Amino acid sequence: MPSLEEELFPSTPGKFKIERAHHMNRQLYRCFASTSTMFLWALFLIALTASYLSFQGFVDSGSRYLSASWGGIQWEKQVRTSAQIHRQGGMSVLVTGAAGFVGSHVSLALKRRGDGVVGLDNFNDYYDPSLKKARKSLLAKHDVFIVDGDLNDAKLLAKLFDVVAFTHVMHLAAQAGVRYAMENPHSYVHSNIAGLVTLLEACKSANPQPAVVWASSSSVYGLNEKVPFSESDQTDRPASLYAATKKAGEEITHTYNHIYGLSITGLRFFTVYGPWGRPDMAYFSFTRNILQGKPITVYRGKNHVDLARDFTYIDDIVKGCVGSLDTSAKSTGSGGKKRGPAPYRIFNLGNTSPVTVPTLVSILERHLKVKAKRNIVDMPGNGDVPFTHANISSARRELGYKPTTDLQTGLKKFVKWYLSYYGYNHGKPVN
Ligand SMILES: O=C(O)[C@H]1O[C@H](OP(=O)(O)OP(=O)(O)OC[C@H]2O[C@@H](n3ccc(=O)[nH]c3=O)[C@H](O)[C@@H]2O)[C@H](O)[C@@H](O)[C@H]1O
Repeated sequence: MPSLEEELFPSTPGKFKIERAHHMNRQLYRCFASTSTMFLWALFLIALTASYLSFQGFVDSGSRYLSASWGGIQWEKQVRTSAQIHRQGGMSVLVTGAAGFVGSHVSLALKRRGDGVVGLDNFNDYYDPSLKKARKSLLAKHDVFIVDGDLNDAKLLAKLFDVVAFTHVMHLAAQAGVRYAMENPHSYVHSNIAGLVTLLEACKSANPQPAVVWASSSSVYGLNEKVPFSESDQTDRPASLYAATKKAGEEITHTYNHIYGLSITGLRFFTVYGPWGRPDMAYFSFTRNILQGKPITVYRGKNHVDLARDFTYIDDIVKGCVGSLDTSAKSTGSGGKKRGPAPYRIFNLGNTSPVTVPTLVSILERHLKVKAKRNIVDMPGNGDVPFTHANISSARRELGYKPTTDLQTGLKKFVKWYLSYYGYNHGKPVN
């Protein structure tokens, strides 16, 4: 009996000819039999592939479900304990992006003074997640629990509001970075637009509704030239997709304030820096490169003008965030319905003293006691703006915000932390 392969591809054409002459009927029958066998095999393979694919789908969704690290009695207990208030008149705050730079600092500050804090973070790999894990461990030591989950997970958010009647939400989770938006535009839409809407939906449906304080950005001032930047200035000329999504966030939060009575405070942060900062930011990556003896790229503006930023130290930003939470009026809605007007506020949180990027590098050189290898290039058209400068009179008046750390002092603290965290050999093999 020939094998299936032999029937489909006869190896000796001559033999096939002879057999055809003598056994035409039998061959025809075989041919027919082989076609139907082929057909059956094809059907079998299709069925096998289909069942494999659906099994994979099942495995994927199953593993997603199984790997979801939230839910269960123990988890709820951790959330409740973390949210417990330990001071009179305290608040219970859901801090999104709690394993991030600003989020971890704000969470600690709130917990230290006796507020209840529950963190939420998806620990994505935009930058080294081990730094986020280290911040998580630091927070855990101070009894702040961070839920591992995504803003876009509406079920998780509903569950969190079910377990805890949060009085406030400090929304700091976002896709940050101005220039990365050209590489991965969709991550900005995912976090800064879709994630924001999912969060606001949960907030508007919560009973009681929390007051929401969230991170906008100085980048919304875009191509504006009038300085210092004031909250009442136009913000309709963003220079990057990042800025555009933050601007969109301001409009989106406004609609939730208008329709559902959510109390909203948007904070326009100006280039925040400090210990436990973001490795993607210039002061951080410059430090790493300078220590490793690698060159740094310093962008220069039109007509060889130095770029400048209103660099703002993290402790000052934390005070602005906490001040915003403390002065937030309550949301007015319930059951998804507005009962009266609620406040909608926007504040600049800057330092009001811009410093050029070359000066930033000189300060780092002094603190690190290492000379930088500067590679000066014209600013590429990748979303950057030439300067930022905040007018902070509104924040001063309404929040009691008063930045006290200049760049020289703040970078000294950053370098001290950096060296204690990474050592001098960060990224270099230790001989
Ligand atoms: O205030 C904000 O809303 C934003 O602040 C921050 O953006 P930026 O002000 O752009 O900070 P950062 O990247 O540190 O660049 C600083 C300076 O160094 C220059 N720069 C940068 C990189 C480089 O290789 N060379 C260089 O000269 C660069 O041209 C710039 O002049 C946050 O990242 C962002 O998430 C957002 O919060």
